[in-house]
Amino acid sequence: MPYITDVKTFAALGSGVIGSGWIARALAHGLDVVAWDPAPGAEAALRERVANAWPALQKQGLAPGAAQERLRFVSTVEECVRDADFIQESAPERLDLKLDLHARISAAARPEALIGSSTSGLLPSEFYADARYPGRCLVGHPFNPVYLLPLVEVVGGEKTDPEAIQAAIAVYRSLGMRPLHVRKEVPGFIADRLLEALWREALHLVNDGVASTGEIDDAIRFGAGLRWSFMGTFLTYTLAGGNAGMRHFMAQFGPALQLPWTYLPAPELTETLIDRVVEGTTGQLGDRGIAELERYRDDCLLAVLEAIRQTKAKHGFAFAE
Ligand SMILES: NC(=O)C1=CN([C@@H]2O[C@H](COP(=O)(O)OP(=O)(O)OC[C@H]3O[C@@H](n4cnc5c(N)ncnc54)[C@H](O)[C@@H]3O)[C@@H](O)[C@H]2O)C=CC1
Ligand SMILES: C[N+](C)(C)CC(=O)CC(=O)[O-]
Repeated sequence: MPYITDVKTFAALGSGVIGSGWIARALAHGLDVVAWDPAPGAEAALRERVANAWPALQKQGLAPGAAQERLRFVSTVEECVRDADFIQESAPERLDLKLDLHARISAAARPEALIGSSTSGLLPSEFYADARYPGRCLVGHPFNPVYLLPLVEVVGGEKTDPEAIQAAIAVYRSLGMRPLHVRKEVPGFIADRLLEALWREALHLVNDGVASTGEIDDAIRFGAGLRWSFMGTFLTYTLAGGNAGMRHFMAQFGPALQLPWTYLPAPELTETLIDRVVEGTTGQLGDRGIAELERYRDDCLLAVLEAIRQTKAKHGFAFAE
């Protein structure tokens, strides 16, 4: 099946945090975007979110013809996907909802249009079970903010055509992203397995009264967080082994994996723990609103991305390496 990779019209279903991020990215790349979301007031909220993202996208550089006005909001799933070249679903993370929605999307869409889901970790074999032409159905799991962060995990289900995976990788690349093909369909894929492990330990630290939410965030952003933006854990730890590299690192720190530094089961989300996390993060927000902090985050990300791009180039690396 020749899947469409020369995308001119991008359809987005669900326009919350992630859907609006996809829409902003697609608009910035000069595409026409058709969006649908069933919530009352969704169109106004979406246009506000896109406008808040636009200054960062302008700084990064817009494609010729890119404009917020090329977004059209429609009132049915069918109208949204009928003429689309590529479809991205970003509806709530519920298996039953995604199952129904994909039956409708795939019945109305052109058979050669690829369908991606933003799910953070549900299995495509399950929620595409009732899809028509399931060979073109896959996961494209992005990271928030979708319009700036390059990573997208691409995951196929049992019925996904390998050609569709390659076609989706080409489309995501054309949107300026760095696709990572997750070759085995597992819950949580790769990145969220890692993020959830960190998040679980952070919640234990709050629950046990070891640290506040702000202190835990400081422990990340002034340390490992800085090096993670250009070097992952495996290469970082290879350097931590000195000239003897990873073998020495394993010999020295491997035994620590048996020490009780980690709590594998997730803590119970009691009201007390939820309150402690919400109060902690409310204190961290201070007087600043979410939209203001999103602009601050976007400026920081742009600065980091540009610094990494320039430094990699100086050392002979391409940005995507
Ligand atoms: N928030 C995050 O950090 C990330 C979320 N994701 C994934 O993206 C998807 C969407 O998550 P968010 O944008 O965070 O949620 P959200 O709650 O911000 O947005 C979900 C949107 O879907 C709409 N919606 C409700 N019923 C719907 C339906 N039947 N069909 C289409 N849309 C419907 C809601 O009105 C809402 O606007 C989920 O699958 C989630 O796992 C992926 C990466 C990161
Ligand atoms: C919390 N989350 C599981 C929805 C996070 C993601 O899926 C990726 C991200 O942006 O952190």
